[in-house]
Amino acid sequence: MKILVLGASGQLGSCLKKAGSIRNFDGLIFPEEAVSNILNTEALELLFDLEKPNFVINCAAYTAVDKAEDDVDLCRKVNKDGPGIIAGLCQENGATLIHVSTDFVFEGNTVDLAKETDVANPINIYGLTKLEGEQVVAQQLAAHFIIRTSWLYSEFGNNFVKTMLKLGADRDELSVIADQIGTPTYAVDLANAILDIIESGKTEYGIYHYSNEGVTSWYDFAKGIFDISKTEVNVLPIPTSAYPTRAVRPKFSVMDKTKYKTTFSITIPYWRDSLEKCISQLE
Ligand SMILES: NC(=O)C1=CN([C@@H]2O[C@H](COP(=O)(O)OP(=O)(O)OC[C@H]3O[C@@H](n4cnc5c(N)ncnc54)[C@H](OP(=O)(O)O)[C@@H]3O)[C@@H](O)[C@H]2O)C=CC1
Ligand SMILES: Cc1cn([C@H]2C[C@H](O)[C@@H](COP(=O)(O)OP(=O)(O)O[C@H]3O[C@@H](C)C(=O)[C@@H](O)[C@H]3O)O2)c(=O)[nH]c1=O
Repeated sequence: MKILVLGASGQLGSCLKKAGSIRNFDGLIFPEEAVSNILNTEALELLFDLEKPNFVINCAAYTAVDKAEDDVDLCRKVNKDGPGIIAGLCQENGATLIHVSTDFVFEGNTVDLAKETDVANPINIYGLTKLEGEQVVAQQLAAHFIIRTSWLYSEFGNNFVKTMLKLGADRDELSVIADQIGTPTYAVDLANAILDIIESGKTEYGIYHYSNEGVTSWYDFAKGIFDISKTEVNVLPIPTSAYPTRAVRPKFSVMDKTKYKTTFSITIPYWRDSLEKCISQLE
């Protein structure tokens, strides 16, 4: 079994390396960036010819949500055109694609848990281009798993947990949005969930939602981070209107994970338990 990981140097790619090595998972391939630009068709063709993967995990993405609003062309290339190229090569080479997407495909204006079958209606460029990427993958390749996840963090790369710990080390007080609700996901848990899909051998292709268990706000998440790391910071809950950002974010983007849990018979860790694990890795 050969599993080619694209976007290997990012947060999720790093977590796949970690999870794969802890589990002694056979066949994972993490190519150098120079030979795995997902916008370079010839380079990817060479990589597919060389490695002949059975599975491809696409972790490559344009993830700077605010910057995307002013960098639409590049964001769309990476989040839509790149996945299209990868899906086409998987189709030609008989590989299954595991493509990662986001809760930000949802508008988030209701408090119902979002199901895989719900209509997506993104409200920012990042979410829109990620949805376009999902659609291109589904159109070109039957053998695909699209995993929508949310609020990823880990000991690797840039994320909300590391930002809070950095800010908390310098400041006595921080204001954090309390009226955007979602679920954090430890990227190591997601990496394991992806490996579990591969290991299961199941072929019920399509979209799956995966985050940690539970529901929280960015404010409560920040409180949890400081509580667990025993950092003394006064966290003030603020409304979205008090923290203007270039991109609009969904108010409520909690996803229903029933399909993942029943298809793969796997239990998912509660967000705070996983946060403790991550913070223990950072200390
Ligand atoms: N981070 C989050 O909170 C969430 C992420 N997701 C999704 O999860 C997936 C993984 O995200 P995460 O690991 O956090 O993101 P990162 O931004 O940490 O990693 C993305 C990686 O993609 C690479 N990349 C960008 N453009 C290209 C390209 N043309 N060719 C090859 N690689 C490229 C980046 O390289 P470089 O840094 O050099 O540009 C980076 O290493 C993405 O699909 C994202 O949309 C979903 C929900 C939440
Ligand atoms: C730093 C900071 C952020 N915030 C708010 C802004 C925002 O609403 C929220 C999170 O901010 P961030 O910029 O870290 O996170 P953001 O980039 O919005 O996170 C999103 O990234 C993409 C890639 C996804 O796919 C989403 O699931 C989600 O994880 O916290 C505060 O309220 N106070 C602060 O001091």
